[in-house]
Amino acid sequence: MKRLILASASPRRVEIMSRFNLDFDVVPSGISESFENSESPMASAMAIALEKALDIAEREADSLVIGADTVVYCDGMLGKPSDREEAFKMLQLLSGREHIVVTGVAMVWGEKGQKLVDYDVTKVKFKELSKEKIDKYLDSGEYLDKAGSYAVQGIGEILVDWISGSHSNVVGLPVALLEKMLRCFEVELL
Ligand SMILES: Cc1cn([C@H]2C[C@H](O)[C@@H](COP(=O)(O)OP(=O)(O)OP(=O)(O)O)O2)c(=O)[nH]c1=O
Repeated sequence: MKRLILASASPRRVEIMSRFNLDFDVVPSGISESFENSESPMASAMAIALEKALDIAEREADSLVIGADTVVYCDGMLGKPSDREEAFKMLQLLSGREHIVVTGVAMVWGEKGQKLVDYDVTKVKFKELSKEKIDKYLDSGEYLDKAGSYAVQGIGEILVDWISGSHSNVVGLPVALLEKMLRCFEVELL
């Protein structure tokens, strides 16, 4: 089997990949997110995922490189908050409403010149959140480094009314899509 590289610094993505019997290395890319307002969240997540994978594939031509990017979309794209104030505003915006979480996944195998890019979408509905509740959640510090300022896999689940679709997609790496895409390179997850 060819060498697999996960081009991500996200411990959530590493944990999801590690559930399966795969040998892979972690080589985080230096690419940071930048949103073009004209783009759809799907186009943006795929474009950034591809940038991350290409960044590493340039240096690791004989490997299959996987990049991913997660965005939360509610009236506009929500990335990671730069501070607590921005996180508060994001959670206030999400309160009582439905939004989507999109993860773009890119696979690049430089040696063969092959590229594959796709995305998954999960709907998430938030409960009505009081300012006090939002403040208490922010006290946990969990919002840092999370698109949309919450973590569904953590205490953040308490903010959520329901989710429809893949849970791992919200956490940062959709397992069903990962399996489908890896199959195109003759790599089986199980
Ligand atoms: C909505 C949500 C996001 N997130 C995380 C997933 C992603 O790690 C992060 C979004 O940031 P990303 O820019 O997608 O990824 P990253 O910077 O963490 O890692 P890298 O670019 O090196 O691959 O938000 C959760 O962990 N739980 C959630 O419920």
